[in-house]
Amino acid sequence: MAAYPDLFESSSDWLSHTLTNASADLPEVKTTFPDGTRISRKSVGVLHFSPPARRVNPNQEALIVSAGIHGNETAPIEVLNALASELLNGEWQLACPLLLILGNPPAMVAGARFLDANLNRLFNGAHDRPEYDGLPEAARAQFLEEACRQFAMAHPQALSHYDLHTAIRPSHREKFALYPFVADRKVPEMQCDFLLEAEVATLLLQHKAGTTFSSFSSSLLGAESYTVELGKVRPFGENDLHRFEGIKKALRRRFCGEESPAKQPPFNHLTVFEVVHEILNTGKNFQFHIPDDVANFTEYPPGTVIWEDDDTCYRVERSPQAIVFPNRDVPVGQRVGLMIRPQ
Ligand SMILES: O=C(O)CCC(=O)N[C@@H](CCC(=O)O)C(=O)O
Ligand SMILES: [Zn+2]
Repeated sequence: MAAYPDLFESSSDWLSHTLTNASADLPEVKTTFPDGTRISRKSVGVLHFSPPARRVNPNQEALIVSAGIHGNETAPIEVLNALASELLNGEWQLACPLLLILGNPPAMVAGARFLDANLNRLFNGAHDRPEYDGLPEAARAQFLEEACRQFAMAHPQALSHYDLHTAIRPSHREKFALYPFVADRKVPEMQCDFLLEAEVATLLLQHKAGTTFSSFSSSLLGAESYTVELGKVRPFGENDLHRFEGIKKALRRRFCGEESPAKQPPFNHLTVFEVVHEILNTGKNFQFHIPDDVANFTEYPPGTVIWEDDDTCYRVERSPQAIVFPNRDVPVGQRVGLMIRPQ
């Protein structure tokens, strides 16, 4: 039986409640911890925690942490569930307002990246496009945007959003983060330190705004947002959770409002890349010349043809570029990969 039966009914924890009720339209449920922290289950997979006003919030911040935007990226889901259980079991006290999100419960049940449409292409209003009309994932994107908007309005502290993922391909750099594009923005030192604390030693700077969850929260809510890639996609039960201790410890420290620890080698230096080109499936006899099994951060020398179609031939120019997220299996108009180079 869960510690908070009002929140999770007969399920043992947040994750099992989310999987059991994945497609249910449950009403909001609210309860209060003995220490005065208010908790609301806004919908299946969405928990809003508000510590009492008297609680000191030393980092003066509010946090949104999401996982399971892609249903088969299970390790970050297990990490968030474990942190939620610790908090609900009273193992530590929450210092800051916190919104925890498991993004796509029906896809989590199916063990799939998504069911009808890739949820992480439906934010920043993209859910309103006619081609997504009536799809549950479009409704979920709209709901999550609204939940984040309300959270940001209720808690005007500095807002950070970490959207946790794992990658389809192996990677020469196992853990890396993406910083959504917002004009004239520079990554704050404190965020670099947090990424290193989480054992994420590589950062990619996006070159234009997109329709991802982190792009929405940074562009429209003014959050410091990051998509964080923590390893490789594996089914529930097959993750080596030791490899995710870094992010778990770093998030727990932020939730508790503690100071950032001193940097420890090898996580004392962030390597930064910039995105120079987003490869899109143009549909016009589009051909992608990268093999299916290539690892993220594989480098290509100048002159390599990466893709071509009826109108364009994209060739690496001047200095080497590396590929991230190669995936030819996407609908026309969607991303097939990113080309990056060191900053
Ligand atoms: O490994 C892959 O090809 C995809 C892993 C993943 O889901 N990545 C995110 C990145 C989002 C971003 O660009 O910020 C995605 O593709 O949605
Ligand atoms: Zn993902």
